[in-house]
Parts: sequence; structure tokens; C-alpha cells
Amino acid sequence: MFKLEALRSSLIVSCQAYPGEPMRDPRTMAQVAQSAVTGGAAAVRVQGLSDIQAARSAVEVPVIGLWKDGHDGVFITPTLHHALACASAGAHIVALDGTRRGRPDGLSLAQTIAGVHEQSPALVMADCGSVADAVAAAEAGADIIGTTLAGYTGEREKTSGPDLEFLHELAALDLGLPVVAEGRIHTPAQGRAALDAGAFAVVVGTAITHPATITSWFADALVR
Ligand SMILES: CC(=O)N[C@H](C=O)[C@@H](O)[C@H](O)[C@H](O)COP(=O)(O)O
Repeated sequence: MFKLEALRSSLIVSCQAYPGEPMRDPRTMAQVAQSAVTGGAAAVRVQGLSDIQAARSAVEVPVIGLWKDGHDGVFITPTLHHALACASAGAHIVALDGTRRGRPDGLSLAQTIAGVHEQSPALVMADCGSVADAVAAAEAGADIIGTTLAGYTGEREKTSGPDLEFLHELAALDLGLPVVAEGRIHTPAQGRAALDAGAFAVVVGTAITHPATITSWFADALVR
């Protein structure tokens, strides 16, 4: 079993391709995950049961697994069923929606987290969108707080880079849990700034593993 402490101050790379995209293939995502580990990723975050299984076989580092179902409201590992499936697929850490919104299976966040802890060895990362979410998720038994949903739930402005103010607010609260910075970290300096703002570790997705978006940044910069 891995030690969460080993991820302190580390880079975690999210390797995700979206529905209909050419790289949406578990073998491809496992290769991307391997490349990220070669470059220094201490853990990877992958979406979908096949990608979790493929990543587990491909890399030695901890795998954070999630299952996106839909794209509105609560869609990141929305139910206990989704969460247990991620754990069964091999996720060391299950990332799930950690907001205060109602969940499709009617379970509370606390019931969902308790179900994962009772029925699997996985830790739970609660993807939050606000300070109130983070406080509630900590009370509900989450092992890790993620800032993943800041800017996506209507409770906080969608900052162009990471929401550093959110990280500062969470650090001041001292929830007693690791807070992982995730969302719109696009440069190494922003990753460093997230750690300096109090993050336990940093997740980078798009800026490392989503070539279509990275290409568009360059292409857009060339347009006069
Ligand atoms: C909001 C949402 O659905 N976030 C997802 C969560 O898994 C992913 O689409 C993001 O790529 C991931 O959070 C990493 O963030 P960024 O790609 O900005 O580095």
C-alpha cells in the first residue's frame, strides 16, 4: 500500500482524453501516464475503468481513478457504485464529486465516502468547488481535498490560472487534510505558486497531456 505522505510537494499528472477524441484509448492513456512518470510525476490521475486498469499495469506510482458520467452537475464519480467500480479497477485513490450538491443515488457524501472505506482499501479525494464544500467534505470523512471543481460549480469565479486565493483560504482554515491543487495550472511557475499557497501537491492535466488544447494556445497566439 502506498503512503500518501510520499506525494507531499509532488506533481501528479492527469491523463484524460474526452469522448470522441483520437487519444481516447486506454492503451494511449497508459502510454501518456508512463511518459508522465518518466518525466517525474509521482502519481497519475485517470478517467474511466479501462484507463484505470491500463494505468495500473503500466506504472508503479499511485493511480487516482475517477469515472466521469455525463458532463453537467454531479458527474465526477457521481455515485457509490461508480466509486467502488473505480476502486475495483485498481485505483489507490478514488476521486469523486465532493460538492454539497445532491447525488444521483440519493446518498450523502458521508455515506458515499464511508461506503468506499468499508468496501475497499482506496482513499477518497473529494473534488471541491468552494470552501464550504471543502469543510463539508472534511467532515464527511474525505482523505484528500481537491480544488478540482473551483470555477465549475458557480460558487467561485473561474480564474484563468489556478485559484490561488482558494488555496490560501483553505490553508488558513487548516482542515487537517492534504489539499491538492487541481485546475488550470498551465505553467511550472503556477505549480510552484500553488505549493507556496499551501497545496500539499499539484495536479496538472491539460497543460501536459492534452495536445489539442496546447496546440490551440500556440495557434491562437499566432493569429493577428
Ligand atoms: C472540471 C473537470 O471536469 N476536471 C476534470 C477532472 O478530472 C479534468 O477534465 C481536468 O483536466 C483535471 O481536473 C485537471 O485540470 P486541468 O486540465 O485544468 O489541469
